[in-house]
Amino acid sequence: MSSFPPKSRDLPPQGGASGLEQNQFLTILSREEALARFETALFGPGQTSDRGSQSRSLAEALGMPLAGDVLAPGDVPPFDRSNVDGFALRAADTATASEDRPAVLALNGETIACGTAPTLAVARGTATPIATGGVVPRGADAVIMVEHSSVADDGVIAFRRAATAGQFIAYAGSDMAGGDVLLRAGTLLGAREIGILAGAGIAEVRVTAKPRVAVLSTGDELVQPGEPLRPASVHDANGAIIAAAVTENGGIARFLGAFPDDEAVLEAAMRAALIDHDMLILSGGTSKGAGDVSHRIVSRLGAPGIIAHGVALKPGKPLCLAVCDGKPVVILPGFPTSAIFTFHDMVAPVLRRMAGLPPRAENTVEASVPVRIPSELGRTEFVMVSLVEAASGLVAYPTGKGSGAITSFATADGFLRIEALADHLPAGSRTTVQLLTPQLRLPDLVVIGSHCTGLDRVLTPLVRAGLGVRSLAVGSLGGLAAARRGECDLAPIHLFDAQTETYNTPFLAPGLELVPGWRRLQGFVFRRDDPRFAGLGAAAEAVEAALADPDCLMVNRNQGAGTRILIDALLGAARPGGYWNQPRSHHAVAAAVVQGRADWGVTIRPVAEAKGLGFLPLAEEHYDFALVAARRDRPAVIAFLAALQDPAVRQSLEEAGFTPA
Ligand SMILES: Nc1nc2c(c(=O)[nH]1)N[C@H]1C(S)=C(S)[C@@H](COP(=O)(O)OP(=O)(O)OC[C@H]3O[C@@H](n4cnc5c(N)ncnc54)[C@H](O)[C@@H]3O)O[C@H]1N2
Ligand code: MOO
Repeated sequence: MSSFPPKSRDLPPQGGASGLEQNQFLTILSREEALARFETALFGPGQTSDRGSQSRSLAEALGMPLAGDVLAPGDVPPFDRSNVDGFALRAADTATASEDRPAVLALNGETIACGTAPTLAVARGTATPIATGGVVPRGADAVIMVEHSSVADDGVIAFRRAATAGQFIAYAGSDMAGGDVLLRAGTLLGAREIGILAGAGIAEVRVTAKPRVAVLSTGDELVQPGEPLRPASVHDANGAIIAAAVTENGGIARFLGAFPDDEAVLEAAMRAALIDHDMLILSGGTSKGAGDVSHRIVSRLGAPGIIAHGVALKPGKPLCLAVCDGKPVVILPGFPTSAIFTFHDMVAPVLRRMAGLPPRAENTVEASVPVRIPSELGRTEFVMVSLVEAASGLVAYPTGKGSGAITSFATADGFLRIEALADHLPAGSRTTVQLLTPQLRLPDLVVIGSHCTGLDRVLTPLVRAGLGVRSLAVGSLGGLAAARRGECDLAPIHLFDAQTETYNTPFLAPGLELVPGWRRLQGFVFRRDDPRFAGLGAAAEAVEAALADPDCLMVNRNQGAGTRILIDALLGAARPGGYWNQPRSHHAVAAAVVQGRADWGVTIRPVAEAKGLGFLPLAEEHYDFALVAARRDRPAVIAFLAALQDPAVRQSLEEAGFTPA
């Protein structure tokens, strides 16, 4: 929900207040304080939010958590049971038996099959035929397998080896003893647990009912996945991710859709949802600004109302936690990574408790940070990281796209924590990383540096062949630094040295070798229907035409980018409008031109073609790999180098508009 600028209906009614009035968070609580208050309001003395349990048949209980401990109602097996087909006897009667001098016992006049109770005791000097699973009769203390016996005569049987007392007997209660705790409260019932219950003779168990959780998104700009984007709209990521995370944490999620910034409509939807759900989770529109309506609605939904609005947490500052007549109501921040992170950190513990599940297991690893990580003073900051292995141990790379990005959380291995009183974490610090995945799989191949869509054409076949591949986009210089520290196998780079007028080689440090990658044609891009550039045959002419029109806006590139060096050479001393708009990627340049926020820029041909832009060639950029020589013999590196030479890969690169070196 775009809370700023506010809409006219959100303006205060009178008093000369401006529409830009801010709705400051009244008190910013620490993360720990906010969570403690939320849990007390839900589960503290006098609260009834610990919801009841229900009885379910075993089949219906699959996937549900047990509401209480389950005790074994009786012994399993319920009697001493033979584990083999053979003869029940007294071990002492066979003590001296051998091949030469077998022990000869009298056969008792019954055979114990499964399901028939014995009627005769085994007296000294006798044996009773018994089936696997049969009840060991009174008097017997061992069973000998039928293979080790022979019928000596009518009514007698010979044994050629001695039995030890207890052999082949499963004693009553040896599997489960009556009164034992079989399964503890909170255990999630899977096939194995259901087997234990069935074996113990239990047909129904009490499980905790899954909390029903209504999920809704707010914002005029939201379009559901599968629907085409309108101008200025974005796809609703939070709705799907929060609903899935609710399911993963024991709830039944119902996604109600994305609601526009209309207070009356939203309030009606929230009130309706609270009638038949146990919990309500919204995302968006909780930040500062008079246009944020959700928390105003929440404050009217029931007692005690808002528990925390504003938490000293990053991401997640605008989080709003409320309890309305016993039900938790949460407004997550709109930024997707903030939304999912605060869900896991502050909401999942409460949901799991309502669902009767134990707290999630926390797995941590120690790692060092390769770069200085700045942090906001006064907020506990959680930084999403990807882990790679160097000679010195694990290294945690910030995924670095910020709370507004969806992939920051989704592709991270875990996160590290920077305390509220620190304003940065120094490069080289050792720190604890909390894992987001139960099992950490370290990659076989690590590629850190500049990103290129062509890279996927090389890496995808390696992934299909079963290799774990990690590629981190940190730019050419960041990649070279990682390669020097031995944190990656290869660093993709495209750095132009103006002095030698060559690409990449002048930037290699000792221990690094250049592996040629491919060439990317850079060019002047423009909208095909722009008359200023119609019919022009060369980039230089197009730049001249652009500079001749004071209304013609450019989009530049960031300082340090190879493309920027080209642009500066084209412009000379000119500083046309748009010069200070300096995005960091080829895609951002193309998007600005396509959407008319700029009229021209410089980007690579594959991106220009994918976006349908006009393209006038300028220069070939070299996209190569700095290989860490010490890692050249690793199987995954050998596979990567082979893939670069693979005709199928080269053809695929060419199809995508690249020229393999
Ligand atoms: N002046 C200030 N501005 C902001 C502050 C602040 O303190 N002062 N806080 C920032 C922080 S921190 C966060 S986090 C965001 C969150 O703001 P809101 O919760 O009000 O979220 P919106 O404004 O509605 O949206 C923010 C952003 O996220 C996109 N969004 C929203 N919902 C979804 C969704 N379901 N799927 C995908 N993307 C979504 C939305 O389009 C916006 O781009 O505020 C900062 N601003
Ligand atoms: O607190 Mo916000 O959630 O940093 O992005």
